[in-house]
Amino acid sequence: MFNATLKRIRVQRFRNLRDVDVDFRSGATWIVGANAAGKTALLESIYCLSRGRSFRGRRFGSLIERGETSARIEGWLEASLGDARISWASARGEVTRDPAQGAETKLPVRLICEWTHALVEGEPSLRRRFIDWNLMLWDRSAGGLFSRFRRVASQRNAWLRAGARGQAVWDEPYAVALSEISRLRARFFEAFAEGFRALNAEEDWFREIEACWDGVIAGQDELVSRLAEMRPADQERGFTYLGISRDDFSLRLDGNKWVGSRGQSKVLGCVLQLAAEQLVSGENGVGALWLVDDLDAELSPEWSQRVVGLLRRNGSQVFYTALPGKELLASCRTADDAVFHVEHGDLLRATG
Ligand SMILES: Nc1ncnc2c1ncn2[C@@H]1O[C@H](COP(=O)(O)OP(=O)(O)OP(=O)(O)O)[C@@H](O)[C@H]1O
Repeated sequence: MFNATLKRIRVQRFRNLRDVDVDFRSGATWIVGANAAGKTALLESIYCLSRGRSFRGRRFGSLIERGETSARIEGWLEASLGDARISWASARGEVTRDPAQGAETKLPVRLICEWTHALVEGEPSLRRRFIDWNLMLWDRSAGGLFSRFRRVASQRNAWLRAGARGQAVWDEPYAVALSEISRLRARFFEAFAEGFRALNAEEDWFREIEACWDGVIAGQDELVSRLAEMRPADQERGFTYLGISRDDFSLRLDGNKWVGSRGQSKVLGCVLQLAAEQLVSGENGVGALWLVDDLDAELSPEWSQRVVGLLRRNGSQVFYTALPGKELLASCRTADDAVFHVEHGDLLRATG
């Protein structure tokens, strides 16, 4: 398996990072700085480079440095098919990426942050997004299937809004795509849950907790007749109610939904990410780069150490943020790790 590596990044006019140009190496890198120094902004820039968008919502304001009109990020990678350069730029509300597609597969990134616990205790839509994102890396045909579903859905919805006259020609392709997506998700989840079980058993943290699929798999014929039944109501609302947003999964203990503390949910969220990574990278041969923001925010030093230990075992490139003088750095950093200090948006490699 090949671990994607970001060898160099140049970040310009992105949040408080005016002009950062640094070389990185594989393994662990610690980004250390006081509050508001720009640690998360650096992680965010790496995430943008891969995914094209930030992991922080709109309430965090513009990614472009205040007073400026454009931002740019360039990354030089060691990718599975050789060295590559990818870039992201934002100007006048437009985002451009080079290559236009494929950055996410050249440099897949995984994030552990203050919202990781929400993967366990948050809305179903978060878990669906997690499953679908991993599914698309696991099975390259999945992207095409989702596009086909969206195309057919918009055609069926347009037909509903136009009065649903004539033959219901979209019902069958809609049912076929919907059923294929549910099946593919369930198939992915089966392999994923197996990996999750193995990881939990090995670590002995939450040995008894199981990941269970709460999705609905309906056959095409059944879906076609349900679409016909629901057609008058669909016509009234102007869209098809039966969609791909019904699937979910839950963590169960002795058959009941597991409810834990915020810290336990965060650790389990990390284990879910690790299980997905093992499955996906085992299939496509590319290991992700990890961004770990503020790991110890809800975790005791022991639990932080265990998460860091699991990430080290993967051999991936990992960027951790840490406040100076906190236990996380003292207890988890090793002599081989690289350390950068961030101050007012400037990055400096620590010596020694
Ligand atoms: N568009 C922007 N232009 C300029 N500065 C910005 C912009 N957006 C955010 N900032 C500022 O960038 C600074 C760095 O924020 P960041 O979240 O990266 O800090 P941090 O080092 O992760 O801090 P903490 O340890 O408190 O989480 C903050 O002062 C923030 O107000």
